[in-house]
Amino acid sequence: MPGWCRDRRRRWGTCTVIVECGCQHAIGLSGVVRGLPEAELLGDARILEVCTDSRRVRPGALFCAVPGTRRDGRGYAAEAVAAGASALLVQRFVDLPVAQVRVPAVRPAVGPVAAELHGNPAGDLAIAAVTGTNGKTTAVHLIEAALAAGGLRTGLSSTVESRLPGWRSPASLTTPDAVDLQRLLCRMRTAGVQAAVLEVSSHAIDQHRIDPVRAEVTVFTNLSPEHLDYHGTVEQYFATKAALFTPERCRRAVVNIDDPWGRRLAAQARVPTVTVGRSPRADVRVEEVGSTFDGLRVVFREGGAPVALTVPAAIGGRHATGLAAAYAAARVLGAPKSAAVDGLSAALPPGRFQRVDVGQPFLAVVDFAHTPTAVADLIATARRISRGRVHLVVGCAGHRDRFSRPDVGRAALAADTAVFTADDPGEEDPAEITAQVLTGTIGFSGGEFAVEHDRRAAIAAAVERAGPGDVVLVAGRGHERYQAINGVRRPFDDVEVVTAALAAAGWAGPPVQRRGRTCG
Ligand SMILES: CC(=O)N[C@H]1[C@@H](OP(=O)(O)OP(=O)(O)OC[C@H]2O[C@@H](n3ccc(=O)[nH]c3=O)[C@H](O)[C@@H]2O)O[C@H](CO)[C@@H](O)[C@@H]1O[C@H](C)C(=O)N[C@@H](C)C(=O)N[C@H](CCC(=O)O)C(=O)O
Ligand SMILES: Nc1ncnc2c1ncn2[C@@H]1O[C@H](COP(=O)(O)OP(=O)(O)OP(=O)(O)O)[C@@H](O)[C@H]1O
Repeated sequence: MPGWCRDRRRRWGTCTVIVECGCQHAIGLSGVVRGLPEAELLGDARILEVCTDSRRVRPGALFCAVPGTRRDGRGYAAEAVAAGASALLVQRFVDLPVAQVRVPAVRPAVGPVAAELHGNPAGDLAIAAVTGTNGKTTAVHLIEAALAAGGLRTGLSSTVESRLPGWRSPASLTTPDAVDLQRLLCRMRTAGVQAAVLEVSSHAIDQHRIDPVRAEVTVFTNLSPEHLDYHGTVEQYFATKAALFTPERCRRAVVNIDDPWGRRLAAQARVPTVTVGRSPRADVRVEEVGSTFDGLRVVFREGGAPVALTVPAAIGGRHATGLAAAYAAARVLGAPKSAAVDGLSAALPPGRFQRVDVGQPFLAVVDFAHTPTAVADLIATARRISRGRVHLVVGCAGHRDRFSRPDVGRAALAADTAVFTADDPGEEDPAEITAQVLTGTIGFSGGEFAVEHDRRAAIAAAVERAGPGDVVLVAGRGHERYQAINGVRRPFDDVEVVTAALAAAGWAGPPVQRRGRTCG
């Protein structure tokens, strides 16, 4: 029986296995590497899957020995062969009794070989890829909603989850690794998905997880210093993001030119670019923004015509450019104007300015803000809509962005009160993380602040302080439903904890609705 992967134009020889993505395939090693001009083959083998982790190798796998950020995958080649790998992708041939392919660099080759094995699923999907420091997840969910409203069968991959009609899976990374991404795209194609919206982190671009996908449109939200422990400098961080906006990676681009890095990106882009923002030069111009307790009303101008939409779930002007970018991307992919407007009016991902309402006379919000700019934006948004004081609960996660911790502390001073607490410390000492956050407050004046390492108690303290017209902001965890302390992961859901704190404080009312259950 000939193998097929929904794309019946391809014939891949004898079918021997059905893998998770729903496609059936087996392909010769020389076929898998046909897209790699510098590949040098030693022997041949039938490949059933591609794998970069010896611990996940199954019989018939091509094991790619990636020199990683911490370990060298070459050291695990023997283990992979013992587990049944039928071939190896390496930078130097190794003395093991299996077929091998030598390439100048393994990491950039992983995506192309996985894509080849799955019959290049990206080629059958209209792909939108979103990058930037803040607002990627939000934009991904908005674009998907706009495309779905336009009648397309859609899939998405974001920090929150990967999903397609009839299937969803929580995400562990912002962007899946190259093998998982190709498997996901294949699963989408098998399910008849027409358009896929992907969130792309700078790590993913640097680690070639997105290769060889060429998106129909890439979107840039904004840029501020983040992940400098990985990229070294903001210039390098920008250069990494900018690599997504090249003809090799996309056909067209949507760029927020209110952001200075966005202006630079639009100026250097080598692909047709739609600019968005409040700037009079923007192709999709944000003309009016009205933000109230009840939502956001935005008017864009695209060409001559105004486009008005009201988003009940969104609060805060910062979402206006995100909405404009999502609108522009959906339009680039062919969504009719009215459908794009309908879709955008419905969908924000969970944990992004998510209101928790049990009938209390103040606004309680759970938000994923964890970068200094996002925390500053969040407070500024709350300040604009609050009739009283703004109370913040914030901390920093362990094992990431150590350099930003003091800046998060400084940003928090813009709130009237702040409780510094544990975010997701992992194996790090929460007290030490908070001490680093607090160094940013030294020499600056601002609101009152306190330290409470127990996040539940910190949230309760903020709720206790709130009065009519105030805003309580619980920042950092958003949609996440766990907290790891001393390396032990326990369930912890900010929305549930805020709800409980409101109840304990004596506010009663109808139960909270989780936005995540209804979007998509
Ligand atoms: C620091 C980092 O980014 N690491 C990523 C990187 O791992 P790596 O290749 O450097 O791994 P390594 O530990 O050095 O090992 C090298 C190789 O040996 C293999 N190995 C290792 C051990 C073994 O027993 N057998 C074996 O075969 C590994 O599978 C790997 O292929 O490449 C892997 C495959 O793409 C990623 O899964 C992995 O993400 C780790 C899990 C991670 O936590 N990454 C975070 C920092 C990340 O990527 N975050 C971004 C966004 C963050 C944000 O915006 O907030 C994301 O996209 O999620
Ligand atoms: N267009 C935007 N511009 C600035 N901030 C935004 C925008 N959209 C959402 N935000 C805010 O930025 C924070 C992070 O949102 P979101 O999760 O969408 O970003 P992200 O880029 O996916 O983050 P991460 O890289 O951590 O996954 C939240 O506070 C959110 O409300």
